[in-house]
Amino acid sequence: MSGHGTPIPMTSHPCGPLSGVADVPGDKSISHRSLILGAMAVGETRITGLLEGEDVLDTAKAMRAFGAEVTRHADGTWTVQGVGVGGFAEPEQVIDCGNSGTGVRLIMGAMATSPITATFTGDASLNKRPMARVTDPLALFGAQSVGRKGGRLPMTIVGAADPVPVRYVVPVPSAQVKSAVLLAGLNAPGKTVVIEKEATRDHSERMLAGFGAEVTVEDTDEGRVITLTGRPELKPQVIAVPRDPSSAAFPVCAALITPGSDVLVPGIGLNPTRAGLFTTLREMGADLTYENERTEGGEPVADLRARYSPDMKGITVPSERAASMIDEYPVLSVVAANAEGVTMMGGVKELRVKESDRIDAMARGLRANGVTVEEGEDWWAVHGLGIGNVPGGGTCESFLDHRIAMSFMVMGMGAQAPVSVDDGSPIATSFPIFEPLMGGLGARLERT
Ligand SMILES: O=C(O)C1=C[C@@H](OP(=O)(O)O)[C@@H](O)[C@H](O)C1
Ligand SMILES: C=C(OP(=O)(O)O)C(=O)O
Repeated sequence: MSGHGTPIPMTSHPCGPLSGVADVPGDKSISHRSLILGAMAVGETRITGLLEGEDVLDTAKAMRAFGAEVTRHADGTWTVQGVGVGGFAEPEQVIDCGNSGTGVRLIMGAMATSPITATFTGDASLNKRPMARVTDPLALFGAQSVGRKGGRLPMTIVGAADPVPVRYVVPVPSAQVKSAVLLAGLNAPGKTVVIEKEATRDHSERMLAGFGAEVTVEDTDEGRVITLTGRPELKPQVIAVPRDPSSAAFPVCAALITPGSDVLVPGIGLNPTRAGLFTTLREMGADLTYENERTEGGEPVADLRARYSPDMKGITVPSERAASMIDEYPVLSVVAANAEGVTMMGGVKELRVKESDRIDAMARGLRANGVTVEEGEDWWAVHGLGIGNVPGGGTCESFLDHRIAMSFMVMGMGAQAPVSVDDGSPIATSFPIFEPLMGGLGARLERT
């Protein structure tokens, strides 16, 4: 769990071409859901390609605490012996979800309609993040919660003994909230309806259907209406977790800003609810192509080929695209600093309640490295200096946020002087092989 260990200061030195193949790890969102749904199925789910990052390992531990048997085998395969919907045992210890918003919010949903009590905590970052967005809808099912002021962890959830299904309009664009409600709905008799005004990543809907639940999705004037029939028997699955587009973003963006680069990132999911960054980069003029386009496990997949792109231009990123690239704004701002003109990013208030306030964290670090940034509550604008013109030379705080740390490491690769972060340890939450992978492409990362 990040934030509990010793900080790892890191420096990224300007480097020559990045080249080769970047095999990024499994998708974090799908990995969490594989373990949780596996634990709620009856029988053995087998998972290959699971992301073995700290966030997901914390979810694996949590599923064991709720009574599922979760095993990592010598060949890297994971199995989950599920206890069935409504079969969770009461954990004997506090559930520590480390740095992971997805982990804690989905697990709270999954246990909230069982007659058990669980207490959740996390690291210093997670314990600052808002949980009322999940406990408010869980209360409608009949679950109770007591946490710290402002709905913060540590927090205890008393699951509903006699849950009722709910109809809930999600007030913020959040796949975590949507998923918490759907997972709670699994053990409520009757139909639970979740409505989202903006489409967010749809892994929960797809995977619930894959596990045999009855789920329908309808686009209406009110928004995307998802209807789940409660109390199914979930059937165990064989899951091959696809590679994470949010991790692919780092070698892709690094290649775009580092002279002479040519990097292939194979097998990346281009599910439209996740692929907004790649569309945006292409609009900016990035030399980013999709090769070998195919369908895998019902999802569009391609090998991404990213080459040095000295002529990128700043653009206004459409607000309605925000949900499909919400975790990629930090690294996009690094590319924006290397483009000509201003990149305007609006409709992104959610960035302020991630592992850090990501607008603030990036603005501080970009400014410390010679880049001008303007910001408001739900927007920010990066004034591009043109390729290779980012001075660098600064040290940035990562605020216990993996994406902030990795974004500044990428910035150093194309800057005029090295860029440092005070703590790269959070990188292990989502991308444990970031250093060897980027080093293998030619990056010069150093623990300092
Ligand atoms: O459901 C998920 O797997 C996720 C949803 C998003 O969070 P929000 O639901 O807070 O937008 C995203 O930022 C996070 O990395 C993963
Ligand atoms: C926001 C993120 O994760 P989480 O909310 O699961 O902590 C992320 O990985 O960028």
